[in-house]
Amino acid sequence: MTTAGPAVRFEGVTKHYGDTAALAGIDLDIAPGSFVALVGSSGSGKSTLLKTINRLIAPTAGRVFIDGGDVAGEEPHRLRRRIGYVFQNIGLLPHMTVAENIAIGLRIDGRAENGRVAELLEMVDLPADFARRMPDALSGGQRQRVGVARALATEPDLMLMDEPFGALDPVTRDQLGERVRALHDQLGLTTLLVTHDMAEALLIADRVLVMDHGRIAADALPADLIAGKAGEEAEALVAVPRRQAERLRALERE
Ligand SMILES: Nc1ncnc2c1ncn2[C@@H]1O[C@H](COP(=O)(O)OP(=O)(O)OP(=O)(O)O)[C@@H](O)[C@H]1O
Repeated sequence: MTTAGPAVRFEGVTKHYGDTAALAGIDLDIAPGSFVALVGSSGSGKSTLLKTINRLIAPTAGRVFIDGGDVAGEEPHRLRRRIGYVFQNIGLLPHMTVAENIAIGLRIDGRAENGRVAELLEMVDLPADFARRMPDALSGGQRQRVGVARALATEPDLMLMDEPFGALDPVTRDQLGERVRALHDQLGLTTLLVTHDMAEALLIADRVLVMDHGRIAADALPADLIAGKAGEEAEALVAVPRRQAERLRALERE
């Protein structure tokens, strides 16, 4: 299970809604096995870009490839089975137990559960007896953990995460972020994470893409971003966590 996840390639990917260019011609290569964070202001096109990969959105023009295969040539449901997808307020089915929610993809595939739910609960650091709980008896953080377990159930090698930690308190957010990064490494995934939190992006990802008006405005390693080497749009976002870190260090010295 240590092989790297797939490569993802965008070629001239454009998405128009009327006069709005949600994506204004994206050319981008994501390396196999990398963990890439997408940041940028609200409406810059992050979610739209993610959804062109699992075909929740069809580009107006351009193509998306996974390991060289054009996603447009794949049957959407089959495609989505090999791609994990986690989003904010994960939409667990309220009348099903945690176990049933996690196993839903396996059931659709006609695959036996075979202890997989217990294994997945352990992966996301939830106690085994949570399997019998109903979603409304979980905290927000626990629900997101179940969402991650559900996304991993069918053993995808590509994970798309759209603000998965958005509604969580900072401590839970940090713990879950670390867990997701550890699972990425352990399972050999390729992961794309949309986040509004630049500090999270810097700490969790191998590479950070800054989106602005449907374009990639910066594409940099976290160390280069924090060193101010990634241009103006990136600098505006990275200035906040940098200043906070400096103020915290100053407090420590007081
Ligand atoms: N179904 C739609 N119909 C019309 N416009 C849309 C639709 N979906 C997205 N847009 C527009 O496309 C642009 C990009 O939206 P997108 O959701 O990708 O941004 P985002 O960067 O993910 O934003 P946020 O951080 O707020 O989630 C925005 O201007 C948005 O209003």
